[in-house]
Amino acid sequence: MEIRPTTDKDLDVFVDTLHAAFGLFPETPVDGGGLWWSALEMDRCLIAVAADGRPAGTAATHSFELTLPGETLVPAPGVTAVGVLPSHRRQGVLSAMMRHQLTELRGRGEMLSVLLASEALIYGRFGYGPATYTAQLKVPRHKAALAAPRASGVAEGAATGSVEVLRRAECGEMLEEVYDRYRRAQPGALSRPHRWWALRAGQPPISPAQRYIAVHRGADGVPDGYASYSIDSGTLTVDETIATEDAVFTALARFLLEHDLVSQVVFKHVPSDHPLRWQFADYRAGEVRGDMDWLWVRLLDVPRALTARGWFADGELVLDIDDPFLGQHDRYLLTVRDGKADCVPTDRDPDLSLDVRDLGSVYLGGTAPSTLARAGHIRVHHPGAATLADALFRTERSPHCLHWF
Ligand SMILES: CC(=O)SCCNC(=O)CCNC(=O)[C@H](O)C(C)(C)COP(=O)(O)OP(=O)(O)OC[C@H]1O[C@@H](n2cnc3c(N)ncnc32)[C@H](O)[C@@H]1OP(=O)(O)O
Repeated sequence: MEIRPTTDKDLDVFVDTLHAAFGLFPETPVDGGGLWWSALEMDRCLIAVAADGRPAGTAATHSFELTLPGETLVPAPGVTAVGVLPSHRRQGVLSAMMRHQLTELRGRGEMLSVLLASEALIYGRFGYGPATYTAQLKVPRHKAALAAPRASGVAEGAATGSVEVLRRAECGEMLEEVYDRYRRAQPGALSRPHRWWALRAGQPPISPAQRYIAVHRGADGVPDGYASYSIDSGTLTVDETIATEDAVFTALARFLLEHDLVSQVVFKHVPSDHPLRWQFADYRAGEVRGDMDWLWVRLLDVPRALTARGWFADGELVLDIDDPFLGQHDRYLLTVRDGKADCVPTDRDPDLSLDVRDLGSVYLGGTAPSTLARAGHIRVHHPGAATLADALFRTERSPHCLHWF
């Protein structure tokens, strides 16, 4: 099995092989919009070639930026378009592509990579762990009244803003600009490169699908949030609510929840601990459904990754980290002071022993180390180590990613 990089000339064979792996037929573009694969970067794609010279598998990465806790932005190759022909499965083709890809990414100096998994059983063995989660919030309109904030001095919603409804086609570059401001402050969020918007490659509201867009503007008239939605049979479905501040999210949610001729509103992508649930007068108004993993993280350079993110409590931890797929075993002393970490090799006795996939899961603060210790995946060497690890890895807000790729 040979794994080779692709060139621009390989787009058709790459797309055909990938679709055959999923048992699908490539669609044709509609309404001038690109299909999702038009955003592929052909110098970041791989084809696995079988002994008979025919393509057997595909894999690729997109060039994204990931927002870490502490609002640090780092390059994050987003692994995508992974597929192996049904005739060639379970013969190690994916394993060979993953080895090739991870070695190449590491050789290029990447500190981590990310992906969305089609099945949760596939990627743990390659060192990826689920790191952000997303859910749907279903709200029957008759229960949707919001309570006034109880803290004194907190204004109700974005008091001085306005909401206007546009059609997707009328939005120009506004969605791209607002999304970009939002993602820089949201841990776990990915950039959406300009080519995605320009090609209209992706899911709504990037894609050419028809949508209404509720645009929120601040008192100065500058857009600071939007919600992309459609209505069908009395259900208003929100693809995404992008807000640069909590009060803007509240104002958009209020607007959507007050829509006429709608019996329920489904917010498709929210963290399951989103404050909106606490804003309903009736705590049971928001029903969380489809709570699932979204972004999976794989650390490739542990010291660089740990020192890149921001930290919100001081302390010291010795982490003993096993990376069986890449054949590495390292022990590091992580020292956090005043929001910054130092991470150096050490011989000291470990506080925690863990697999690199579990480090990926706790890295963005979306999974508590104590949860993985209780599940039997992280070994805690003395009482108090899990509590300290929880305090160190915790972040002010849950990481969340809603970009699909
Ligand atoms: C980021 C993304 O693009 S997600 C999209 C992933 N692609 C798909 O879901 C498309 C449909 N599926 C496929 O194309 C293939 O089945 C793949 C890519 C998931 C797996 O490819 P394969 O070449 O069969 O994997 P490979 O032979 O290297 O398997 C490696 C190991 O993973 C296991 N494995 C692979 N796929 C799965 C799975 N879907 N569920 C459970 N175990 C799996 C294998 O059993 C094997 O285990 P072993 O080492 O203990 O024997």
